Amino acid sequence: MTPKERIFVPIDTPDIKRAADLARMLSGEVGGVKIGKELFTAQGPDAVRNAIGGEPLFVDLKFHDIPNTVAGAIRASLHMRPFMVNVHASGGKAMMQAAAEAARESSEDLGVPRPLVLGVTVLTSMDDSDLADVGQKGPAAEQVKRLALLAQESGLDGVVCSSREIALLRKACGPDFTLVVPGIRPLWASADDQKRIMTPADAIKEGADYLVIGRPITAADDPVAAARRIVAEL
Ligand SMILES: O=c1ccn([C@@H]2O[C@H](COP(=O)(O)O)[C@@H](O)[C@H]2O)c(=O)[nH]1
Repeated sequence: MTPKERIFVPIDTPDIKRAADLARMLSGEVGGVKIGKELFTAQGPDAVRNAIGGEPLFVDLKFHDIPNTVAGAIRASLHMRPFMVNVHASGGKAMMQAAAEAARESSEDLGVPRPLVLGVTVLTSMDDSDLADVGQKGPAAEQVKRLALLAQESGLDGVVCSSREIALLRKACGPDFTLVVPGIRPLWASADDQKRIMTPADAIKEGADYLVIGRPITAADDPVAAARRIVAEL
């Protein structure tokens, strides 16, 4: 995989024209795009898929519900032809197993490639003290490892984690477990609301499979130039 193929850019806007413009201008500059709750809630699946065109799509809706409901949501998300989908690993083993099974069955029924199903571990906007606030046992790295091992045992393809846990998870989960890493910040970008961050080059060196890089690219005056600058740094 080339360095640029490892980058997924989140299209976090409610505006379908802006989403389509970003997807078009970044086509060929990065590996794919990610849509999340903001665009999906504003526009729905058909508009999203049309706006994104043929780009590899990470559907980051982070489902977290009872197993039957999550399985249904995964099945419905396959109509967007995603390359990756995700659920919250803290939803538990039965929920993750149901998600993996739904992706397998539904992709066969539709005759489309099965998306990678990922478990979200601990959000990159949270640190140890945020974890304590919600009653989760820290430190963050330990909780990420616990959830990643559970995700692997439940049949998921990988996890969403922060750059700080890549080395730990490579060791615990092996080389074939997909690690998708948001909270990526070049030295020239602001951290915004992200707390567990690292530069793109360092995250790749640690062993990330895919980097999710949003505002440093999408909020730049020239998103294409920002994407190229990051690729050059890799
Ligand atoms: O732990 C997580 C899980 C998902 N995200 C999502 O990634 C992008 C990051 O955007 P930036 O602008 O680069 O901060 C965003 O869509 C989040 O919903 C995450 O940041 N952390």
